Amino acid sequence: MSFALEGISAGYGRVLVLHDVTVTVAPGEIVALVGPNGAGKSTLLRVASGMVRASRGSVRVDDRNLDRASIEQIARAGVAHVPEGRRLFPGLTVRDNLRLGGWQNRNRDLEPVLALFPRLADRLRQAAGSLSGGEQQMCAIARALMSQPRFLLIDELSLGLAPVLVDEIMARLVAIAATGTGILLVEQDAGAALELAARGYVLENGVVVLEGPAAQLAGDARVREAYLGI
Ligand SMILES: Nc1ncnc2c1ncn2[C@@H]1O[C@H](COP(=O)(O)OP(=O)(O)OP(=O)(O)O)[C@@H](O)[C@H]1O
Repeated sequence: MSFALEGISAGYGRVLVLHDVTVTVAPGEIVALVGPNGAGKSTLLRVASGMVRASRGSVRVDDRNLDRASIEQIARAGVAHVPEGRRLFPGLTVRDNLRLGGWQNRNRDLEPVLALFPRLADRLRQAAGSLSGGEQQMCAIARALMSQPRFLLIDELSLGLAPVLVDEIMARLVAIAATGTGILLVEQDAGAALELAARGYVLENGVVVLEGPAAQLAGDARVREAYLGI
């Protein structure tokens, strides 16, 4: 039982960005996807959630093939995407943003996500656009969790956030994974991502150039030089 992107080639128009990329996530596993700007990390997450259609390869949850599935069908199969930039509805309250996350599965119970992110509990009536960057990221993750996903895709969690908040949110990811939800984490901060994850992939120019246990990747001379600044 897992979430699998297998042999994915995809791009925009005639420009191919991903070339035969295979990435898997098991239930409860945190997997890091690192690599330079423009490598295709966000594109892979868009393929995973159905926003971009692969020209080759398959997207599967367990043994269910989702190649031709719509964004809604993929969401219903248990995959939730926290996109880069968070994409909250800034004019709506935190409560309404969270409720929208639970709209498809009719989940109105905010308690589990508020227990995970207590800061949001004090801000339910505040417009999401008025939250701090870190709180917005918490709200975006909480909104995705309202769909009770089995697999969570998170793009650039740490972008623009103070390190202390990144630590706080990353600690919550461990708690989320402990409930059985698999997490695919795209992250500029390769060091933090590889510290958190069990496994990782390095994507360069749309190709997986390295993969393996996160500790092994973090110790790899090439990764240390290119991504960890060591
Ligand atoms: N909507 C789009 N239309 C056309 N080309 C795009 C689009 N989005 C991304 N690209 C191109 O696809 C390539 C991969 O971009 P992508 O955002 O997936 O990379 P990334 O690894 O996530 O990098 P970053 O961290 O900078 O977002 C880049 O060359 C980018 O210019």
